[in-house]
Amino acid sequence: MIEFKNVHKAFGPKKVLRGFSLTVNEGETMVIIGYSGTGKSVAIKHIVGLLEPDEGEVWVDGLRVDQLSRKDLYALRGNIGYVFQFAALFDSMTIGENVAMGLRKQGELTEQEIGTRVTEALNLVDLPDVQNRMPSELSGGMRKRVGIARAIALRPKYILYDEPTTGLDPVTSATIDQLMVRMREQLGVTGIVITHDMRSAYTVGTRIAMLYEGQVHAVGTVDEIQHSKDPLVRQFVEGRPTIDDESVLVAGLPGSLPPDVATTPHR
Ligand SMILES: Nc1ncnc2c1ncn2[C@@H]1O[C@H](COP(=O)(O)OP(=O)(O)OP(=O)(O)O)[C@@H](O)[C@H]1O
Repeated sequence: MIEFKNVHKAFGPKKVLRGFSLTVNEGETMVIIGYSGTGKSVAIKHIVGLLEPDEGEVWVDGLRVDQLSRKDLYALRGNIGYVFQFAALFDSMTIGENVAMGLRKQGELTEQEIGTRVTEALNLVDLPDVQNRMPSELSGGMRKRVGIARAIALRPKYILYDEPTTGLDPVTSATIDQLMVRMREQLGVTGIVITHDMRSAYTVGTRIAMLYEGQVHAVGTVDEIQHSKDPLVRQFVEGRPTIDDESVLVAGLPGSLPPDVATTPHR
């Protein structure tokens, strides 16, 4: 179980998290949605100790992350796969070497065992034949799948996905969604997914949390969020602009007319 308790985090004067509390139960996939720059990535970085809270607590499996020794933090990270926003593969290494990297760092397996894990992980993401290829030879969608293979090669209990489908075409996105569902259903992995893609959120999420102004504004099952009457949630999930719709009709492009014209209702 992952728990954020009243977490505050600021960078200089910029207060990003302002009392962020959220519980992610074992076996579920929690999707975190919210406007760009609201602190979704900042929140999940606390889980692996890449950031420390200014105030509040982050717990993983009964361990308070910011109070762990370096050794215990590394052990905890071994249980958590992190799929970064931009696949982040090393261009000078083959795909096989990229996937093996975390396992080699752990230093617990023989080269033969690592080879088996790499093959297994690449099979799970439906990329059985790319081990000896270089990242530059793969499409964006394939690279994302390699990023996921690298995470699952460690057989983690948790996987954190930061915008796994951003920049992909709808069909490739759907493949990544299926993969995330498969991770939960077949491997029992607990997941946190940050996404802007509501279709993906509805497909992979068991619950959805909306982050707004540094706090969880709403959290619920997919059905509850989809049918929420909360105006902020509705606006976000429907992708409506923040300025009123009528002024968009008048102005064409927001901000292209003087404010007095742009806000004049068009009747
Ligand atoms: N290490 C850092 N130092 C300073 N500011 C940071 C740092 N990390 C994040 N921020 C700031 O914190 C805010 C939240 O960033 P974050 O990446 O968490 O947003 P996000 O909700 O994930 O956005 P997006 O959906 O665009 O990825 C941003 O204003 C960002 O510039």
